[in-house]
Parts: sequence; C-alpha cells; structure tokens
Amino acid sequence: MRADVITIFPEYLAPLDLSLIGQARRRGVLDLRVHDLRDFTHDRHRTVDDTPYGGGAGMVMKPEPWGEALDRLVAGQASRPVLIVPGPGGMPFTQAMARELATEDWLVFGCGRYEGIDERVYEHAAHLAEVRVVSLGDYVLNGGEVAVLAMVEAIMRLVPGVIGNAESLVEESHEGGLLEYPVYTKPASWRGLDVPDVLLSGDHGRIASWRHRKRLERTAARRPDLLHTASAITSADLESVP
Ligand SMILES: Nc1nc2cc(Br)ccc2s1
Repeated sequence: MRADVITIFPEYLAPLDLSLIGQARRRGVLDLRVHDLRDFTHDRHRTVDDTPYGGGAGMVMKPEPWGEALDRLVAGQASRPVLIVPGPGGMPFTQAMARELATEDWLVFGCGRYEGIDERVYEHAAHLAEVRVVSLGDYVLNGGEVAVLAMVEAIMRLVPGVIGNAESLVEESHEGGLLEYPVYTKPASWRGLDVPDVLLSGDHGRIASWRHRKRLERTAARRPDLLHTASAITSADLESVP
C-alpha cells in the first residue's frame, strides 16, 4: 500500500514513524510519504491561503499549491488513487470504510486548514482521483492532520503484514458490528475484584459464548444504534437484550 499525505504541518504526522505503522514503513510493507504543501508554492512567503471571496472571517486555502501538488503526485501516473480529505461535513469514517480503504493500492490524504480548501480543488481532483470527504465525527478541529493520523492508523493496521497477529483484529470493536468484550489479565484478584470464573475455566466454548454475550450487552448499553445492522448477531440475540 502506498499512501501520501499533503499538509502544511508535516511534523504533525511524525507519530506515523512510531510503533507498528513505523515498523511497517521500515519493513517496506507501507510506502507512506508526507509532503509539505508549501513546497508547491513559488512566492517568497510560501503562501497557501488567502481571503474568502464573498467575505467572511478566516482564510481559504488557495487552489494553486494543491493543484501543483496533485499534478506532481498523481497526474500522469498509471494508477488512480483515492483522495481522502477529512472535513466535518464529510461522510462518516467507519470501521467498514477503513476495511474497504485497506484494500486500495494507493491513498492520498489532503489536510485542510483555515476555513477549508478552495472548492475548485475538489472539482479538479475528481479528474485525477476518486475524491472522498470524510468526517471522524460531528466536531470541528483546526485542521485535517489529527483526523489523518487517526484514519491512517485505523486503515493501515488492517493491511496484511502490518500487524503480526491478524487474529487480534477479529473480535475488536465494530468487527461484526458489535463492540469488543471486556478483557482481563493477571492477577486473578485485584483490590477485591476478581476475574470472571468462566475465563479461568479453560472451557473455550463457554468462554466464547460469554464473550459474545458481553459484546451484545455492551453494544446494547453503549451503542444500541449498531444492534440492528450488526452481522455478528442472531434474531435470538436481539430479543435477549433490553
Ligand atoms: N472534524 C474535522 N474538522 C476539521 C477542520 C479542518 Br480546517 C479540516 C479538517 C477537519 S476534520
């Protein structure tokens, strides 16, 4: 998988040099490149923004640097990437979208700042890439970099070879549409709180049933909205929760 990130704050993406993502980059499993949008400007001040047409507060990101960045990275290439631009007005980013994007060969992430990117950049980019505006939630950040960090981690951890034990991906939150079950480790008793006996029983069938039940109960309590679309539950499961 190749991924490019275009930003005016490349240092914001430094955490992608760490841990599993960083190791996967060094092992060549991920080809992750970060680009400074200001490298695609030509004025002395390396200007990337200007005042909005129509008035209003704040600044808008100029189209020219984005156009040159996309020309340099994407135009003329044999393959066509998915261009993901985080924005509060985007489609919801979900585990299902992360799974789907993890199968793509090439992702380009565009980090907006200020009041946003000139709309013509999205229109122009549609000739070069599949453009998706994606939201992490109904709140506003100061820029797309934090959202890209989260999306890159969510997507890249699903790319084969990035996480050593793919088994650990199977029953985590949102797999099968349910939240994860509670986990415990040693000691068996801690400050008067004991690990549930079933987990010490060695009965893998009972343990699996207990864990499924806990996923169901936790989802019903915290995210009832997920229940009716979860693929991992039966109609009997649905009737068994309040
Ligand atoms: N929730 C989000 N807020 C923002 C703000 C800007 Br400016 C750019 C991207 C995003 S994603």
